[in-house]
Amino acid sequence: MEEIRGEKEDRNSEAVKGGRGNDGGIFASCSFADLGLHSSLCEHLKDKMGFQVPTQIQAQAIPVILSGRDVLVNAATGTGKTIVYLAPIIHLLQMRNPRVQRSDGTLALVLVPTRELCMQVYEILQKLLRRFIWIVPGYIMGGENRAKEKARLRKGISVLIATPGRLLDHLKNTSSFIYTNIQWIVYDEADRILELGYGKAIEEILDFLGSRHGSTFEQKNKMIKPSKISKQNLLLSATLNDKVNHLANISLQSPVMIGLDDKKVSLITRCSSVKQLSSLDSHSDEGSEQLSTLPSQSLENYNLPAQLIQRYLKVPCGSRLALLLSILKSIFRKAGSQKVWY
Ligand SMILES: Nc1ncnc2c1ncn2[C@@H]1O[C@H](COP(=O)(O)OP(=O)(O)OP(=O)(O)O)[C@@H](O)[C@H]1O
Repeated sequence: MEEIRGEKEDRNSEAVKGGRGNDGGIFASCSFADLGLHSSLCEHLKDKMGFQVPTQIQAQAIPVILSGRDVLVNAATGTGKTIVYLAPIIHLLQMRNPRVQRSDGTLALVLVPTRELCMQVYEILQKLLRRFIWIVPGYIMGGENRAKEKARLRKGISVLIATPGRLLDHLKNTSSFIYTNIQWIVYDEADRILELGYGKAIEEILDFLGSRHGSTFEQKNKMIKPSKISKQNLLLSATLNDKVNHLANISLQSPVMIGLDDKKVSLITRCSSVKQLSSLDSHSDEGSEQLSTLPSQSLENYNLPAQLIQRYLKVPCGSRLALLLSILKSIFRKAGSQKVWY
């Protein structure tokens, strides 16, 4: 695990230091304080963690998250996504009056795909919380001792990092786990969470937490009383695909999209404007009949050209290339002078 973490840390530092970014630079020309973060947190980021200025993605996302909106962040790995969500959550938690107490249970939940990322996020969280010692960090993840995790959950963990399977286990079996006060749900590396086959677990977690939009779970499961606290949901993903889009649709409400170029906005628009037949669980493709909509500020002014005709076909993975070639061939045969642009 150490080795993997070390590798990742090197790769990340290189990306941040290397100054990669859409406009040629990864750092923003403002300070953390300009983003609205508490002065003590800004000092800590600068003096103790060595972060002089925010990265571009941090500068774009942090003010939006502080405003309380749901957010979908699309950014490559190593662009500083962990601070994107941890800094505003800590800012908002430390402002609470009366102060956060362990007896409040979990207030912020961060879902991650792997043990390695779980530990990596936990370490950053621990560092960030050094000045706010009344906010308790913690983690639960597959492969760890359940009894010890239960004891930690009983005492109260304010900001909890979790892998989906183990979280679901505790939601079902740990009665002393107070999750009804959760106010933030973060999906870090959502694409990897879904790639690793946690789609079904995530849907169950959303139902447990009463966070799935349009859920009928409450009626079906009268025993579970989800909290009425309104939640802020933050989804971060390096790649966008139908499954990530489906998760965004069932978990985010009127999200602000950050880090999406026009091409990706159009992908989201396209995915959202067709009847969404895929569910998060790859085995249940025939599942949801819910019409997907992903309203967003950035999409409001986006119109598809009137002459554009969109059709889609469900094709087994292995036949995709052959089918694409045969469609292209038939288009060229019908209209010899026409060109197809991608
Ligand atoms: N504002 C900043 N200034 C300097 N370094 C930063 C800043 N923000 C984050 N970093 C560093 O950049 C590296 C990448 O950050 P982080 O792990 O949050 O990125 P990420 O986008 O979440 O990457 P991944 O998706 O691989 O987890 C880390 O080593 C982190 O300490």
